Amino acid sequence: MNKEILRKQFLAKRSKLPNKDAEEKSNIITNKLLDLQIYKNSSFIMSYIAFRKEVRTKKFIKHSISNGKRVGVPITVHKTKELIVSELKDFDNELVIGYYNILTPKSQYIRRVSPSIVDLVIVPGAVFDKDGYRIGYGGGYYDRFLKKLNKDAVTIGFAYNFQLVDSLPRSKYDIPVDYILTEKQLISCKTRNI
Ligand SMILES: Nc1nc2c(c(=O)[nH]1)N(C=O)[C@@H](CNc1ccc(C(=O)N[C@@H](CCC(=O)O)C(=O)O)cc1)CN2
Ligand SMILES: Nc1ncnc2c1ncn2[C@@H]1O[C@H](COP(=O)(O)OP(=O)(O)OP(=O)(O)O)[C@@H](O)[C@H]1O
Repeated sequence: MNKEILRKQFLAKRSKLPNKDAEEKSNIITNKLLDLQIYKNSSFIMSYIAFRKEVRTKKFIKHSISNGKRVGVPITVHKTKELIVSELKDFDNELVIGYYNILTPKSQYIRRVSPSIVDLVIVPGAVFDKDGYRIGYGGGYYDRFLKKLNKDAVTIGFAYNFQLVDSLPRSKYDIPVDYILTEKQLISCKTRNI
């Protein structure tokens, strides 16, 4: 099946998830993340800000900032399809609705940092396979971004368990995530690739 059909199919499936389930599953995923050694060891985390029915990230972002971690959020550069990392210090006061209806930093709160300081990235997606390959919204934003990371940065895809499949079509730009975290399991993708 091609990427476009899979993207549509999984976004449609996810859009049917009741808010209550999205919240419950997101809470489980958040708690699992906070328990991971990788999370505990991280000092600068880049996370998407959830919209629509994506796995929610607001709680863990706020928790992380309150507990002394640095957090960056993506700013989309529409023209080049690139992501800029902007450090967020106050979730409730520094964001405004931006492109695609996703919360983004207000201009006076844009604090650009280099992708090289990021040590953990939380990656969104419509569907993931067990080797960590993903299909997102189709902009190629994350594929362009992930290659700029420091080589020991860790990437974790956030998904509901129903967004997992055995294998997805791959193209030359695709960069798999290291782990996938769902409400049911933590998948280590690298060990599967050996
Ligand atoms: N929460 C969140 N933030 C994110 C992403 C994401 O997937 N989730 N992105 C991940 O890359 C980037 C934004 N990419 C996006 C690209 C397209 C659409 C979107 O709504 N597309 C329309 C179709 C638009 C068109 O074809 O012109 C749609 O799906 O209805 C949303 C986000 C950066 N920030
Ligand atoms: N590093 C790159 N350099 C140039 N083009 C790229 C790169 N990464 C992806 N692309 C192109 O961007 C387009 C969208 O890619 P793809 O379908 O993989 O997006 P996606 O992973 O679903 O989206 P996103 O990363 O925004 O969630 C494709 O045409 C792809 O060839």
